[in-house]
Amino acid sequence: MLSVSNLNVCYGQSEVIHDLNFTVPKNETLAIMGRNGMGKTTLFKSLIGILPAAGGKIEVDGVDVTQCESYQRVENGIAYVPQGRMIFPNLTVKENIETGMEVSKLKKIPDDIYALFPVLREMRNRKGGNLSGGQQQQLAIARALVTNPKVLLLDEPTEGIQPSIIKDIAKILNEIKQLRDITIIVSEQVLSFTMAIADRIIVIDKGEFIHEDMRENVDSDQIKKYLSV
Ligand SMILES: Nc1ncnc2c1ncn2[C@@H]1O[C@H](COP(=O)(O)OP(=O)(O)OP(=O)(O)O)[C@@H](O)[C@H]1O
Repeated sequence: MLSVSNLNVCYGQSEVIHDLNFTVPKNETLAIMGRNGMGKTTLFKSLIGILPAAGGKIEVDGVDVTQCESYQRVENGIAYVPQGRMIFPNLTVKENIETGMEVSKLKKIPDDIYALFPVLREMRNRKGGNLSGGQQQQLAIARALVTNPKVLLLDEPTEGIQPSIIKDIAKILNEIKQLRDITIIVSEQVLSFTMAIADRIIVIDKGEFIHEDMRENVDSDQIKKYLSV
């Protein structure tokens, strides 16, 4: 479970995230949706500790991680799949996954990871840089999962990925939710994708939450309006 209270995040004097409050329980997938520049990446970077909080509190299962470095947040159960995936292009697929295993002390890539991502088993000796965008996204998710997270953050996982592969990513995220006791939070602009995975959708606008709905109550036209310029 992730709990965020009164979170503020700034770049210098400029406050970009304003007093956000939200809680995401175990076994829930939350989508935070918003147009470019509305603060999604800034929020995610502050959750994983790349950017400091200017105020407020971030808790994982009741543990306050607000002052922790990123690696300590990973140890406390937060995993992060950054926008643009940021895999290591010169390491093999296997080596990329292994970079996530130090925290969980796993000796060997677990079979359930390759069961979720069969293409990564096939390509385990290829350089990460030679994979397609969709395969790199799968690799970034696998690398995050081997840390055994309680909370999985994915920043715009569909960006730059073709529609047929977006469906595969949705399927994988739904499988992960079924297989593990986990909280999943995605930032997104693609509504069809969030409708396929999310239990709840929140809209962020200029660093504030302006709308929230459980998936079954979502009015797609209204959300699309928020997402259009
Ligand atoms: N390094 C920075 N220094 C100053 N301002 C920044 C910096 N990075 C982002 N911003 C500003 O913070 C605001 C939120 O940006 P952010 O990247 O978090 O938005 P986003 O919703 O993730 O958008 P995108 O979908 O384009 O990634 C924007 O006004 C942006 O210009």
